[in-house]
Amino acid sequence: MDAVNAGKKAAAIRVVDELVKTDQVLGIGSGSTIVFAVEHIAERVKSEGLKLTCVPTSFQARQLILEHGLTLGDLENFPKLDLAIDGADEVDSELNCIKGGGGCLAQEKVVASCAKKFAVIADDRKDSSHLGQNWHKGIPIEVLPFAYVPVMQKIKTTYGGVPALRMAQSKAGPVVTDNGNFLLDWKFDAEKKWDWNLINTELNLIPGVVDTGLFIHMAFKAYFGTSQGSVSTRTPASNGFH
Ligand SMILES: O=C[C@H](O)[C@H](O)[C@H](O)COP(=O)(O)O
Repeated sequence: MDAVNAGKKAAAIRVVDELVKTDQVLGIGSGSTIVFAVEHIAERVKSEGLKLTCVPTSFQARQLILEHGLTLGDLENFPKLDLAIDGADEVDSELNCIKGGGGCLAQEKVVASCAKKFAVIADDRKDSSHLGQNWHKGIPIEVLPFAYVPVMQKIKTTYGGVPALRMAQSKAGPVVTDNGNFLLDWKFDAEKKWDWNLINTELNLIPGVVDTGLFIHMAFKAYFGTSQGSVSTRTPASNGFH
């Protein structure tokens, strides 16, 4: 296993051991880090007989839950979750996150908002003092397909930077999300001090925006794994490592 995956795995194992308990309804995030968490959840279900219901945040998460023989739930039957676990592309000192690098964000945010606790897991490359320090691909923004040009223009006029339509790698044309929408990646000036709570609210008010990859004041704890397998955790209140 390479160094980055070792960090992801260490963070995933730690969060599952620390926070997952029997009889919980769990939100399962998307991306590469969550794969290690689902593997470990499945191991604990087998070895300890934990009774869990797992609510997915994407097509990928749904497949993961099914492949590992876990119990699949949805928000219609389980609108309140005990815990949601998800990866992130970047986490700042207050645990504000950029998400959506893998094309999933809107369902992730809804599921996280329904959980009593939202925990973030990542390798330690994602740990930043401010957003944009280590993540240079911009803020993902999900938009209705027919509105992508006016939304890009409004973002550029209001905030500057470069918004771009995300193009697919193994398909001609744009990335299409699990919700049938397009994604913009807004590269912003990372030197500037941004009020991300305000920016997130304003972006969400642009007609045609479905949601943004800014997860502001949502996470209660972040777990960062290193290539050596150690894990540091951080809460917004503590603002320091344990
Ligand atoms: O779109 C994808 C999700 O927001 C992921 O949780 C995020 O991109 C982090 O992914 P990974 O665990 O692969 O770094």
